[in-house]
Amino acid sequence: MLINIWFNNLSSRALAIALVLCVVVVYFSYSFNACLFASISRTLQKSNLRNFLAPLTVTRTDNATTTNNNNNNRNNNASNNSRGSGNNTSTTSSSNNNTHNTNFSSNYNINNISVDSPLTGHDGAPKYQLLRQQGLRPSRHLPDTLIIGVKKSGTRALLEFIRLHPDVRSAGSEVHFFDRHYQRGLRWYRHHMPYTIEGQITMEKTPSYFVTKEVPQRVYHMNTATKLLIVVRDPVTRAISDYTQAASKKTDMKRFEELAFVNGSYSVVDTNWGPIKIGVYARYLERWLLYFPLSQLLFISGERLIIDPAYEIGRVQDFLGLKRVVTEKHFYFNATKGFPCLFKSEARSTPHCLGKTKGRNHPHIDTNAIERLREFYRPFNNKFYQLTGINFAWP
Ligand SMILES: Nc1ncnc2c1ncn2[C@@H]1O[C@H](COP(=O)(O)OS(=O)(=O)O)[C@@H](OP(=O)(O)O)[C@H]1O
Repeated sequence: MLINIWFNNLSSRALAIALVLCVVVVYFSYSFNACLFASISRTLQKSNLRNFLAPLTVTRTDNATTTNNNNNNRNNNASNNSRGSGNNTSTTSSSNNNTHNTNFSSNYNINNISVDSPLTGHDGAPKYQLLRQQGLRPSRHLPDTLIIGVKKSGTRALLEFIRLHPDVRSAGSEVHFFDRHYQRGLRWYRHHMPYTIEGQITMEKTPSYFVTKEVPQRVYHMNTATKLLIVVRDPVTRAISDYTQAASKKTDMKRFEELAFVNGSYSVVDTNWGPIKIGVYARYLERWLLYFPLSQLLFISGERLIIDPAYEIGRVQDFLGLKRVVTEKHFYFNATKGFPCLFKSEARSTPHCLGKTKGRNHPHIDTNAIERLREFYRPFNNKFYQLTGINFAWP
């Protein structure tokens, strides 16, 4: 009996102790978690990580909307300035950017949502912090304008020249989004774009876009109002330039004449050889014209870009609805290089020319081979003049 009472007392005391312990554990874990959350919240408030997270939940910023409107105005300006047919189509697509095309519309929203991480690294430079202090919000946007080609026609020169303009910012290297990295998505693409502020144009150049079959449709789906810049050059000189570049990377490269023709004679041109194939510009242009009106395309003469860069850059600025800021005073002719060079560029404030991979010496090519190639290209060139409405007068 005594033992029984003793056991009962013991178990109720153990129960009481266990209860007290539970209360203590719950209290401490609550206090600890509360401290932890308060500390995380303080850290987020202090750090830019908050800036990074917040826009992911926001659909659209006022700033972005303004930029969009601004771009539309620019599009309309350019449409009005440009020549050729299709102006109506262009105006329609510009003004309907946000409503008309479902596919495009959803993509365009991605463009304008500010999902950028804080301005760190290269573009987190003090100049951007200064802009932010002034109430401007630099952010990355999908390109409004693309230099789509043509390879070896002067695309790098065009980009270096036009980016002297304070309202043009470009991706430094070729991004190859529409031909190689399309599956990575527009978010990835936009991350490769530079920071811009309201009113600035975002530009990218990848010369292989012009000849890659899927690209016109993909660009169209990104933004039907995209402006397209195309540098073209006599296809024979272009083919030799293309060959010279390939030969510079390969020691045992066959001679140009052996590669450009089938069976060693000059009778049959090898149209499967890349450097020859790319020069049939009309064929590729037709694909682009299925998606874009001529008024959204600007053709730049590669030859004239060398002889008179200010003239061609003037046309580009007009086309983009920009004030003519880049003029002859920015260029000088470097006799050693044999090309126009810049007094200063976006990256450097001293006179300099394009790198040594631009403006290479071409090997001597048999004049009969050149004559045969000219004959081969003539009908395609004529077709190209007809499509563009411009006679480039290639020999
Ligand atoms: N200012 C200036 N300086 C140097 N080179 C100039 C310039 N303007 C046009 N060019 C011509 O540009 C040709 C190279 O074309 P791309 O830049 O389109 O080449 S690439 O496709 O990006 O590889 C390059 O071709 P090559 O002469 O065969 O090297 C040049 O003829």
